[in-house]
Amino acid sequence: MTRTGRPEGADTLVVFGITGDLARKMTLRALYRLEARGLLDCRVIGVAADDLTTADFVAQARERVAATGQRVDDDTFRRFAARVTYLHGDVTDAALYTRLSAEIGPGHRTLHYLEMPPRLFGPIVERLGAAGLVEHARVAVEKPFGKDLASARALNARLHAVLREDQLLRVDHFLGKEPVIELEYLRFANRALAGLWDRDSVSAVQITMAEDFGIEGRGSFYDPVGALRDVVQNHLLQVLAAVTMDPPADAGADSLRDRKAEVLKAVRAADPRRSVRGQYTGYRDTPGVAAGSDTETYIALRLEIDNWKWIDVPFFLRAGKNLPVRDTEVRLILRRAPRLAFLPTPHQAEPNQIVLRIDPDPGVCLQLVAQGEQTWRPLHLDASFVRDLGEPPEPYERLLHGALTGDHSLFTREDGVEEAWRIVQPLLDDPAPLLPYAPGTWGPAEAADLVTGHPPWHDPWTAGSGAPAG
Ligand SMILES: NC(=O)C1=CN([C@@H]2O[C@H](COP(=O)(O)OP(=O)(O)OC[C@H]3O[C@@H](n4cnc5c(N)ncnc54)[C@H](OP(=O)(O)O)[C@@H]3O)[C@@H](O)[C@H]2O)C=CC1
Ligand SMILES: O=C1O[C@H](COP(=O)(O)O)[C@@H](O)[C@H](O)[C@H]1O
Repeated sequence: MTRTGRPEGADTLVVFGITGDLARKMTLRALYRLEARGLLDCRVIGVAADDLTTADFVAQARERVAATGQRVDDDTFRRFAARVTYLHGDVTDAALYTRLSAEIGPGHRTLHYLEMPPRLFGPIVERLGAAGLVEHARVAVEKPFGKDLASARALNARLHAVLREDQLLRVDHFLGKEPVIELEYLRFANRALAGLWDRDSVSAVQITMAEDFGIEGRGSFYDPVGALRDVVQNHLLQVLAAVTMDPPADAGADSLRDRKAEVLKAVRAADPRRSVRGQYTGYRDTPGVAAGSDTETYIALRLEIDNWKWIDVPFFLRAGKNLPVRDTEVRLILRRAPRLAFLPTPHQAEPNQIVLRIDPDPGVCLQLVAQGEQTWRPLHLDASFVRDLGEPPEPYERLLHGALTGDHSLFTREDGVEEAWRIVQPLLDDPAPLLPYAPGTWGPAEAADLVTGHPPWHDPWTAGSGAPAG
């Protein structure tokens, strides 16, 4: 589950924001699952504003774990509950840290996990520092890390005034997803893929993150953010880095992050004229969304990488809410075979494609062509990771375990985050016009123009079928 060369594991986990939405949906379930697998080896101190006793909180936690659909075993939950203490208070109040310090006690290795409103990341870290709670500690901060390049730099500077980079873990849950981690192994351990993975064989790359639901219930979070900040600057650029980086020199987390930062540095800043922004009709009626909101719920963009391996290969990224399916995939479109006189039809076959599906049902598919009845027929060689490799840990299980054990390879580094903001900054400064699209469609029709001269957007490879949807 982890790479080598890690520092000592934490013996105390402090979760700031343990009564919040993320904890309700992900953190408590992940901690329970780690307990069930014998991988939780620390005390858990939950901090939040709600005035609850530890017993109240434990009862609430059990209900919340069960509400995620997780079967709760009595013995496992009892073991988990025995680790937990709940501390209520205001995180902007220094007195809370005095109580926290007494609760932790001297000589412990602590992981402080901040799943809090991001405006509180700086103040909490400063108060932890002032209370002497960062020595021998690591701090994990949830997304978003800034809202643009300037604010990300300012946040890095503020956190670094208290913490060294090796104490800081920036969460991007896509780095906890098995297929994203698997990319490194698939690409570099398989000659069959490694030999095709560059501009000589690849003509274009499409990265799609399609979601078949809107932002119901999250309007006030989403409206100041939009699709570009919500999933492109972080998740999709991390995926792009994993798809295009050179092989890390060794198993150390910094070697991996060096390679990712290196390739992100080579990505040209995005050109607003090569982007399409959309908003699904009905978005503005969502509670929490500003009247007349100009926030995009869909974005498509073209990126270019200025290095020997990828020059002239366009990378087309698109992400949207209320699209026809939920599917996140990377599609490498290979160069065409030449026309050959003996082939069945005079027109050319569809180029070969390598598809890595991230969600749902992660897997990899190689799309070839065959001939049948004197015409071209697509042929899919597909593998499901779950079917062939077994059920992996869930992303938050992996991330929490990685944070506790100090596995930095699962977290983003300062340079990678700032490069990602640099790449998208022109789209924030000078956004493309906002175009409407109907829910259940593939976004504004204008997104098709973005890929002119290259293979059109491909409908995703649908779960279980082995065949593309469209
Ligand atoms: N929700 C989600 O699906 C996801 C969230 N995230 C990130 O996780 C972080 C938390 O988000 P989310 O859980 O949705 O937020 P919520 O608003 O649901 O929860 C915030 C938590 O912070 C506590 N809190 C807020 N202010 C104070 C304060 N002054 N003193 C003490 N406690 C305080 C709240 O306590 P109380 O409830 O007791 O008031 C609550 O436990 C954010 O960075 C978000 O971007 C990331 C991915 C997904
Ligand atoms: O960070 C976020 O990710 C989710 C999608 O994550 P997934 O693991 O369910 O694919 C996205 O829906 C959300 O808007 C965004 O904030």
